[in-house]
Amino acid sequence: MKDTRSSPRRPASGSPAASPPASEAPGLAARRAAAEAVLAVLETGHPLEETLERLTRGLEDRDRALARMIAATTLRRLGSLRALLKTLLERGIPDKARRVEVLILTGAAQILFMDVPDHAAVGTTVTLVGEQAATAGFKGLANAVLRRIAREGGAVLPDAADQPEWLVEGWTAAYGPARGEAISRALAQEAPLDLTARENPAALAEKLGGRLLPTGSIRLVEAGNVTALPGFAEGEWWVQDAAAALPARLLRPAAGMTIADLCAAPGGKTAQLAAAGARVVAVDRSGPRLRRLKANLARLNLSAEIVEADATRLNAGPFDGVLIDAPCSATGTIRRHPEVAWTKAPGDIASLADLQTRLLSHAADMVKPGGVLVYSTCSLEPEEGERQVAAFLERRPDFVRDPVTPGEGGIPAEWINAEGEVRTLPTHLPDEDPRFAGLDGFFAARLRRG
Ligand SMILES: C[S@@+](CC[C@H](N)C(=O)[O-])C[C@H]1O[C@@H](n2cnc3c(N)ncnc32)[C@H](O)[C@@H]1O
Repeated sequence: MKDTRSSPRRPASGSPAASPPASEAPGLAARRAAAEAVLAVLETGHPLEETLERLTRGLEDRDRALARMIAATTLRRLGSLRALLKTLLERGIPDKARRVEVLILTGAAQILFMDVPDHAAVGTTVTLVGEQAATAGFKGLANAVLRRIAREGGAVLPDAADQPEWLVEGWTAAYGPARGEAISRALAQEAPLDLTARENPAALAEKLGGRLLPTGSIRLVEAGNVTALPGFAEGEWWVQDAAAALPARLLRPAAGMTIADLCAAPGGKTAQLAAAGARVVAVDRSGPRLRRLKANLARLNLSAEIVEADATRLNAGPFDGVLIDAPCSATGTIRRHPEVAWTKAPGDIASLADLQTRLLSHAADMVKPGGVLVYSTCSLEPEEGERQVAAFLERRPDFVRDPVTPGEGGIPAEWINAEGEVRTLPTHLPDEDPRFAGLDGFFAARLRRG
């Protein structure tokens, strides 16, 4: 029942993690950082990676990895861990002791889902509960709860979803009860590492000992430090989920085409378009994210014209192709970013859908007659995908769908809906070995201007 994957971090307002005192128990600083990261993510809504980066500064690589694993596992399984605490603690934990609750959750995550000795998980958690005067009074409680979890193992886990109810209900409504539940379960698994090759994916798969997927992505598991993998420094590949690699391919990029990538940073899709020989105008409104795009393209020895602008106001084109990889709730990426499930609220979907509508309406005018518009999101929510495109086609009769056909670019029929749009789910690409299974949830539609 132990799940050997994960990630972590801490509060926006907190101070940076200090190096642990020499006398501290091994792994204590990592566990402290993990709990602080979970607490911070839940309180501030900031991304886990960023929070962890700050909270694990000064720790050794091994401790950073442990902190990441504990925090990510806790967030990935938060629904069932919270349900478990509820069954074990009739009176709950007072609000003023949120830190205690999070520490117990991180301890439980280690016991139930990680390859950590139970005594280490219990001992370090109790030490962390005891180290602040405000929480020290809960040491006995933490000890009793975690010992019981260690004694009873996975059998204590209630049958509860790992994501908030409103999200699971939405997936059930959109995809049916059985699939909605399967999506929820699949999202609680850690994702494999997928790469896109600058050229010759088959050769790269062989070089890295990875699996070549039908769509041309290369899948690895337990890759460790990605920057140490062969070909990273030489710019032979970049990290990109197999589903995220599909939208750019729908444009059929080739030399001689000019394509605008309107929400481009950090540049995964820009790199695909440029590697295919297209002239690319990469637009994003975020300067810092464009700096990452620039660095990524430099490593890959690829080029694009970079424009910092709000794509809802930009005057440019017309282009042979326009890609809108729109900002979205990112619920399709919960396997990789487990905090997304807990930092988004229903109102976020409505406001993102409004921005997506404006992006689509404005971008449409940048497409040449006869040119192609690809709209994509890494969201499982139909409001950000299917419904967005249906409403756009109502407003713009000069556009029609250019349906994706099964087999195109290796895309199986199961990933294409009745309208010829790509709809991938975390339940797709099943595998006997769960470490190789799944895809990010993505939506992509190809539209042609008449
Ligand atoms: C889903 S991410 C894009 C990922 C990117 N296409 C890739 O493959 O690496 C969405 C991007 O849209 C950008 N964005 C959000 N609103 C925008 C706007 N109004 N104009 C331009 N870019 C915007 C964000 O800064 C973010 O970088």
